[in-house]
Amino acid sequence: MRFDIVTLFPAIFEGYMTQGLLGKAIQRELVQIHQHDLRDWAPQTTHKPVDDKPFGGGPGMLIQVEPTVNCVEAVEKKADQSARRILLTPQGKRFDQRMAEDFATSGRLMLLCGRYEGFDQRVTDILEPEEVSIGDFVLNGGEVAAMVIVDAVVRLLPGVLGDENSSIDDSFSRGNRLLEFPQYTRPREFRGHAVPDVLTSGDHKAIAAWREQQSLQRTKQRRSDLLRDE
Ligand SMILES: Nc1cc(-c2cccs2)n[nH]1
Repeated sequence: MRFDIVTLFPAIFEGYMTQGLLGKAIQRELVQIHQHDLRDWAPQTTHKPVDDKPFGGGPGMLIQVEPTVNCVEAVEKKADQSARRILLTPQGKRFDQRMAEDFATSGRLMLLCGRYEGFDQRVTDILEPEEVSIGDFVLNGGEVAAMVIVDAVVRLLPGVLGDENSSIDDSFSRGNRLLEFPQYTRPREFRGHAVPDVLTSGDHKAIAAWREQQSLQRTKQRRSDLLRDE
């Protein structure tokens, strides 16, 4: 799978792409991530502006349509298949595990990261991206939102999580609407807090029943909305 990230701050992604699961997935060539600096598409002037004041007045600046559309079209011309275009914005459809599973089936995703007050409307009108929000809060830029999407999608790609770390039991995974049960490892007791006996009983049926009950109880306590019919 390939991600193309269009951004004013490509350096933001450097450390992120070399660490942990994502770093290993890139090394194993299970995923490619390419950053594209919007400033490379700015008018050939000394200070390379890619933003400007909104017509009609109002606070802040907008990213101009010309560098953005030219950048996206140039990136797409490099590859034989057009990428699925995602624009990160607080005004978008809420990202969730189901959307992550859908994105994981796409060969290529292009993530458009805005800054300032966002993109000129013509970017959306011309590129017709899917507008996606990672939550009802406002970030300073789309880059963090893009990392959230990359993180949630890459772990679902075949071969990224070893069999022993399958995502199948994760909260929200593949239609799972219960929060995950509590998890324990060694030591068996720490500061008076012991591992529940059932987990060391060897009785797999009882363990499964305990985990189901814990998931249901935790979901009722924390996210009863997940138990309501859609
Ligand atoms: N969910 C979400 C997205 C964003 C931004 C995307 C681009 C600039 S701010 N904030 N919150």
